[in-house]
Amino acid sequence: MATLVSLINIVKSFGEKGKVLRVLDGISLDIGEEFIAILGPSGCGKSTLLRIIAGVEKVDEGEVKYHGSVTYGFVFQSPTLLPWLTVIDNVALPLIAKGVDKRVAREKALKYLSLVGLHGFEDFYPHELSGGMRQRVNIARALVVEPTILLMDEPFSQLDPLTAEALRAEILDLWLSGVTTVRGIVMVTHNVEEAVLMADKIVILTPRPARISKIVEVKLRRPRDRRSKEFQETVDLVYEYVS
Ligand SMILES: Nc1ncnc2c1ncn2[C@@H]1O[C@H](COP(=O)(O)OP(=O)(O)OP(=O)(O)O)[C@@H](O)[C@H]1O
Repeated sequence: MATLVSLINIVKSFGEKGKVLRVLDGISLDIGEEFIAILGPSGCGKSTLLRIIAGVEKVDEGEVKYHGSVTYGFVFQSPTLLPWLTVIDNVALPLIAKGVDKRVAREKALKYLSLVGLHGFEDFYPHELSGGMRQRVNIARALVVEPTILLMDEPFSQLDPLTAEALRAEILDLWLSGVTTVRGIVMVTHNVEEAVLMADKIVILTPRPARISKIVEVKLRRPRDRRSKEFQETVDLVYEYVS
């Protein structure tokens, strides 16, 4: 499996009220063509780690090494759509910001809106959509830049359980079917079951300053059955490491 990005001994601190807050304390991780879930206690530095992978946050020590050209799409916890733009214009925005011709940008936006099941909703405004539909728009907007790696920060935590479960399955289908450009996914989550359902590799972090305490490889065949004995055993194993 090709490695896309290597994190090498990453150290990161923030200054807070005159004190130095050490957040990441020597994180080394290879990100390949796989689904990685990052699991860790509140405030340990998970979102900071995602921003470092994306190159939008600088490291104090260590190195983020990109193997070839790697681009990112970002999906946040709650949709960050512009309320005065229609769905299609929200999705096209990252392309237009990069200078892509408006017509081409809107065509691409339409393609990705269809892929996330929102064909026909392109002229709606965000407030006319349900929470789940808004998160689909967010996903389309992350995909429209045709990223190599999709970074997701608790993307399902604000959704009702049924919508969340449907979107989890759809994200996996989109990725596994190869209809998008995404080769690897890194998802921050608090949810052990979600990590076992989706990931190939679960990276468990310690409380701040975060170090990697354990990496669990999940070898269960997809689609995974939450009710199976193997699934429950893996969930139990991960709970043992996080508690
Ligand atoms: N730009 C910043 N300036 C100062 N402190 C920051 C900054 N970004 C993050 N922090 C601090 O770094 C720590 C880690 O934050 P981060 O958001 O990465 O944690 P997290 O594990 O994602 O948290 P949660 O699980 O609650 O979402 C927190 O104490 C936070 O207050």
